[in-house]
Amino acid sequence: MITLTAVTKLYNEGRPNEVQALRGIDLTIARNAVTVLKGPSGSGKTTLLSLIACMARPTSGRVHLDGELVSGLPEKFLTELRRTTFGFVFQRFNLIRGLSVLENVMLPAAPLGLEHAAVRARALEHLDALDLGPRADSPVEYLSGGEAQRATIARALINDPPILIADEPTANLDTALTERFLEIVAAERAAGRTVVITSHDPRIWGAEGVDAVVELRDGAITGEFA
Ligand SMILES: Nc1ncnc2c1ncn2[C@@H]1O[C@H](COP(=O)(O)OP(=O)(O)OP(=O)(O)O)[C@@H](O)[C@H]1O
Repeated sequence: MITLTAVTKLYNEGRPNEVQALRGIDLTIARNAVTVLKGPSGSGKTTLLSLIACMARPTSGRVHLDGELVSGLPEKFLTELRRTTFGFVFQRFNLIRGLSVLENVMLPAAPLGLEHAAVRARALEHLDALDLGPRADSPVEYLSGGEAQRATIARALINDPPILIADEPTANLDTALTERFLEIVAAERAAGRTVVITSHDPRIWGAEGVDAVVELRDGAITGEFA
């Protein structure tokens, strides 16, 4: 479970271009559930997601992960925590050009120093499960949008993280691919994972498999729906 208490986030603090991206957020993200953060552009969804995923620290307030205060941890602990706890799916996929699909998927496992063959086998399992087995050796440049996204999901799952984080995952996908994404999310939830997604796509926050929707506006929570 992830709990945020009285969380604020300022960018460019004390400067003329200071932005208050989050104001007094109190939020609990349930385990083994799909939570969607929704809101208009600039409402603070990505900022909130980055605090939930320990990619950034709040300006004030506290973030607890399974009861442990993580918002004050030094960067080296946060790096380790991110690696073992979260898998990330970004809108622009962030796949590394010049590497194959398989190499991209294996990449987040590299710092863990695991046996290469075991990581490779696990990566191929994820690719097969996402119908990308035949594309394993393709350079990522050759993938379609939907394939690139599934490769990103396989990469996010390689270290078997309990929490899957997705930032505007369907912004570039048509309806069929969005439905495929939702099926994958449902399967991961059924496998016991917690999923947190930012989206202003009604196909996502209105979807059947979504357990909670958190609505943001101007950096504050304006509604929570189950
Ligand atoms: N690194 C940054 N430096 C300065 N301001 C930022 C930074 N990141 C975000 N902001 C500002 O913080 C506010 C919240 O941005 P955020 O990206 O969290 O919103 P969002 O709801 O995810 O928007 P979008 O849907 O457009 O991605 C916005 O006013 C944005 O301009």
